[in-house]
Formats: sequence, structure tokens, C-alpha cells
Amino acid sequence: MKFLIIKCGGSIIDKLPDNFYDNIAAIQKQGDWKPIIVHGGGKLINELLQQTGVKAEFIDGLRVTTEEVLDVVEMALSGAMNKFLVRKLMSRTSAYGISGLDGKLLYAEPVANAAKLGLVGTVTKVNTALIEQIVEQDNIPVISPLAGGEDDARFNINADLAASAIARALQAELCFISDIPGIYRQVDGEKQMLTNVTDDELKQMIQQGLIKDGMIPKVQAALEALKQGAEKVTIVNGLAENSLLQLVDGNVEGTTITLSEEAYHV
Ligand SMILES: Nc1ncnc2c1ncn2[C@@H]1O[C@H](COP(=O)(O)OP(=O)(O)O)[C@@H](O)[C@H]1O
Ligand SMILES: CC(=O)N[C@@H](CCC(=O)OP(=O)(O)O)C(=O)O
Repeated sequence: MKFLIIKCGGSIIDKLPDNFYDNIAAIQKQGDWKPIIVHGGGKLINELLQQTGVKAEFIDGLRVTTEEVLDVVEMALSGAMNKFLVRKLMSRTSAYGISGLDGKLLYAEPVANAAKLGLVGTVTKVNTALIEQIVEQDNIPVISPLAGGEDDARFNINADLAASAIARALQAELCFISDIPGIYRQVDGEKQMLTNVTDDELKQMIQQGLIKDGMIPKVQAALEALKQGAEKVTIVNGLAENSLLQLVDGNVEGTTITLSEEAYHV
């Protein structure tokens, strides 16, 4: 079974065209690939926090998470965002919404700098059997990035990193759908969209400050997947017509991230 992890960012979910969901259903029907959705919802979390007067702070693209913030994160991700996506797919095929907390789908430990980030976790275990069971029953799993932990702990997981952990555990292909059509390099005010980029180039771009904010965990997630054997990770323009069907046909409209030549020869 070949799995395709499609990570949908909260920045774009409300703008994705019907054709995007049609493509997911078509891919499932074709049968070569088993699509799995992992979603974020950062934008909605920000809006809800703003309404309650809590300030949203980020360190390198990760949200500083207190218990109070985590209540909102859980409500937004495992509630509204998850069910929105399930409904979109239900009219085309069968989908099963599940939080990473349920059935220990995602198990995490506190992140290294928990002193600053609070209740943010690093995924240490993925219940692949549970995901496979959902897929075998012809459901598309729709996963929200919350995780359980020791005792009754719960963690906020950046959705890009959750998608990468799931992709690694299932040896799956990973693609990101975000509010940008790909990774760009901005030099002297001019934006250049990159069709192909290597891990070395990305590391350099982070150092140069050319990759910022939410793109940092996305790139980190991509590099982790590549290190663990993924051939390529893509950032796909979800607004383009038939973007996902083109992806499974090997034509990416967006950015393809691969390991550098040197890395292949290590
Ligand atoms: N070099 C870059 N190329 C593309 N996007 C970048 C880059 N550096 C920073 N970004 C930012 O990353 C954002 C995408 O991350 P994020 O807002 O977390 O989206 P999502 O909700 O899809 O995960 C873009 O909207 C853009 O502002
Ligand atoms: C730890 C952390 O940053 N968690 C994220 C989880 C949601 C997310 O990643 O949503 P996007 O994919 O829309 O960015 C957050 O609280 O915003």
C-alpha cells in the first residue's frame, strides 16, 4: 500500500476549490495511492484567541502553548477544522475524522525547549495500525495534530511536523498544501518561486533569514522526512486545477524538495 500524506494548512483550507477534494476522492478511487489528510488550523486558532483576548506568540513558527491556549487549539483543530474537512470529503467518498489523541494515534514527549514553548510536543510514536485500519475500511483518515503523552498529558503539535512523523512511520509520500504556491527566494525585493530545492539550499536559506515563520517547521518537517528515506517532499499549489492528480502523475505544480547530491553519496 502506498500512502500519500496531504497536509492542509489552516491558511488555505477555507479557500481550497471543490476540484481539490474531487482529486482526493479520485486518487482514492484509482487505488494506487491511499490518501491521508493531516490538517492545521493556525489561522482559526489565532482568530479565536484574539476573540478571547489571549495573545498568540510564536517561536520559530511554533505556538507558545499554555493550558488555556491548548483548550482553544483542541476546540479549533479537533472540532471545527476537522469536521469541515470530513464534511467536504463525505459528499464525495467516505472520510473518518480523528484527533491524534484518539486511540493513541499520536504519542508525544515535551519539546526540547518546553520551558519557553509550554505544552508543545514532539511525536515519538505513531499508531500506524489504527491508521491502516481506517484506510482498509475505505475511509480517508482526516487527522488533527493533537497528541497524548504520559499519564493524561496532551500536547499541541505543529501540523507540518505531525504530518512528517506520520509520513515517516508509514514510509509515505508527503505533500504540503499552504497559502503560497511554493517556496520563494526573495532577493532585493524580488520574489523568485523555486521549482526544485535541496536540503542544503534550504538550510542556507534559513540561516540567511529567507525562510521564516510558518515555513520553518514546514522545511524542518520536509528535511526530517527526507532523512528517514522519503525520496522527495513537495509543496503543492492547492489552488491550481487538478494539483493532486498531477502530483500522483509525477507533475508537481509547486516546489519539490530533495536531498543534495552530496547527501546521496554519504
Ligand atoms: N521562503 C518562503 N517561501 C514561502 N513562504 C514563506 C517563506 N518564508 C516564510 N514564508 C511564510 O510561510 C507561510 C506558510 O506557513 P503557515 O502560515 O504556517 O501556513 P500553513 O497554515 O499552510 O501551515 C507563508 O504564508 C509565508 O508567509
Ligand atoms: C505547536 C504549534 O505551533 N501548533 C500549531 C498547530 C496548528 C497548525 O500547525 O496549523 P497550520 O498548519 O495552519 O500552521 C498551532 O498551534 O498553530
